[in-house]
Amino acid sequence: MLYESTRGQYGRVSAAEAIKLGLAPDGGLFVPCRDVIFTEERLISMAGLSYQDRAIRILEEYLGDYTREEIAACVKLAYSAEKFDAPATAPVRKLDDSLYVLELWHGPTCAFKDMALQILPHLLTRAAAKTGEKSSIVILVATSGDTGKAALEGFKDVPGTRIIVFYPEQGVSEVQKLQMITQEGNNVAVVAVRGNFDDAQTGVKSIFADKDFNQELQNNNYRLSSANSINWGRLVPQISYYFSAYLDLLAKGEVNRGEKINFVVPTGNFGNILAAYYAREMGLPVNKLICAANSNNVLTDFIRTGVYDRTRRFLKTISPSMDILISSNLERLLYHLSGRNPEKIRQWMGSLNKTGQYQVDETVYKPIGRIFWSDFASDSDTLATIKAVHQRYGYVMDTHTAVGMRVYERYREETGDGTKTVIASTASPFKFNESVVKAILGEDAVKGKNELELLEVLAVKSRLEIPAGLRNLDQKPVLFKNVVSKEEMTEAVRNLLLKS
Ligand SMILES: N[C@@H](CCOP(=O)(O)O)C(=O)O
Repeated sequence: MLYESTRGQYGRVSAAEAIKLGLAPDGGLFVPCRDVIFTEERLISMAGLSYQDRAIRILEEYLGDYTREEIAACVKLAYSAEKFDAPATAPVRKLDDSLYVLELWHGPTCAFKDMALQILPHLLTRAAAKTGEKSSIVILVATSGDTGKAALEGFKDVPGTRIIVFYPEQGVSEVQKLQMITQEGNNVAVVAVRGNFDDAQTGVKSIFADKDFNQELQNNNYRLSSANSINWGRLVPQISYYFSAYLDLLAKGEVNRGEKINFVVPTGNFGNILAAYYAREMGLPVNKLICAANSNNVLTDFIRTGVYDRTRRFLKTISPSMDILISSNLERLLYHLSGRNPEKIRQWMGSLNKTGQYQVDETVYKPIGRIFWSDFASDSDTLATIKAVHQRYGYVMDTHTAVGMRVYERYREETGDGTKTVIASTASPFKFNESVVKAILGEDAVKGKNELELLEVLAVKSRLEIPAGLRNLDQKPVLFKNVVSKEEMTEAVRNLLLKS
C-alpha cells in the first residue's frame, strides 16, 4: 500500500515513510492510495479473535512494507496485560438493549490515545530502520491534554527518539497537566504555550513547514515527526477498535450478521471519528457516524451546513480535550469525498488559513449528510447527562463521553432511529473527576478539594479503583515548568535540541 498527500504536491510514499514523516512535506496529510475492503465472510471469521489478532488483521492491510511478524510483534508489545488493565483491551459495556459503551481508556494514561500511542513508537522505530534513517526522530506533539501524556508514555526512553509536547497553559485539567509535567524519561520535554490548543497545533505545523529550521535540524542529525492523529501511524491503529467493538457484539449475539450499528464519537481534531469512517468504508456494517462536539461546535455546524467557520470565540469547557476549532483530520475526509481532488483541498485549506472559513461543494456536502449526523452539548448538558446516566444505569462516564451520550439522546429524539449504537468512551472518569464528582454528588462535594483528593471521593462513590497511572501524581516531582508564547515555540525546540 502506498500513501499520497491530500495536497497532491509530494510523491507517493510507503507506509514506513508516511509514518516516519508524520506530516507530508507539502503541508498535506498522508492517505492510503487505494481502498481496503473486508468482505462479510472475512469479518465474521474475525469474531472469535482477540483484540490483538483483530488489530493485526487490520494493520497488515495498510502497512504493506511491514511483515506480519513485525506487526504481530508491535501489537504484542503494545496491547499487553502490563499496559492495559482490561483483558479485552477495549471492552464493550452494555447499558441497555440498544446502547453500548466502548471503553477505550484502559491503557496506562487513561485515555483512548493509548490505543494508538502504545503501538506508534514500535511502528515508528521500525519505519526509521526500514527507510534507512540515520537521524534521531524528534516527535513534536500539540495536545489539548490527552495525546500529550499518551505520547510521552509511549515514547519515553525509546532509543533514537526525542519527544517534545506543547500544551495550552490554561487549557487542560489539573490531572492532565500533572500527568505531563511530572513525566520521567531521558528523551522527553514538555512546554506550556500561552494560548489555546489551536495555537499549539498551528505552531507545531509551522515548525514542520519551516524549511530552514528543518535543514538546521538535519545538519544536527534530527528529523521531525508527529504523534498527533495527522500521522497515519496514529490513525490506523484506531480503526481496529471499531472493528473490535462490532466483532464483540457479533460474538455475543448482540447483533446479527450484517446488522448495521451507529457509532457516536466525541471528537475535536476529527481523528477518532475519521478512524470510524475508514472502518465503515472498509465494509464494517455502520449506519450513522454521530459526531459529538462540545460548545466549540465548529464540526456540528460544518456537518449541518457544509460551511467550516472557525471565526468564533474559543471556549474553555469541562471537556478540554475537545476544545479545538481547527480540526486537522477533516482534510482527509474532504480528500476522499471530493474524489481525491488535491486542488480542491488546497483551495479550501488556503481559504481556512486566510479567512478562517471555507464552504465545500455539493459533491462533498451530500455524502457528509448521508454518513454523519452531529450535534453538541454544553457544559450544563454534560453535567446533567453524567448524573442521569449514573442514576439510570449506575454507570460513571467522563465529561467527553457524556458529550457523546447527550448528543446521542438528541439524535434519537430527532430521528427516532433505534439502531443499536456504540458510544466511544474516550477517557476514564477519574481523569476529569472534578466535573464527574460535581455532577453526581453536587457542588458541595468538590468545594475546597483539589483533583487529587477528588480521585478518592470518586473511587468511593463509584466503587471503582483509581487507575494506577493517576495515583500519587502529587507526590511526583514537577520536571517541566517552561512556558512560551506561540511565537517562541521554534526557539523552544531549538533550545531543547541544539543548545542543551
Ligand atoms: N484531543 C487531543 C488533541 C489532539 O488530537 P490528536 O488526536 O490529533 O492527537 C488531545 O488530547 O491532545
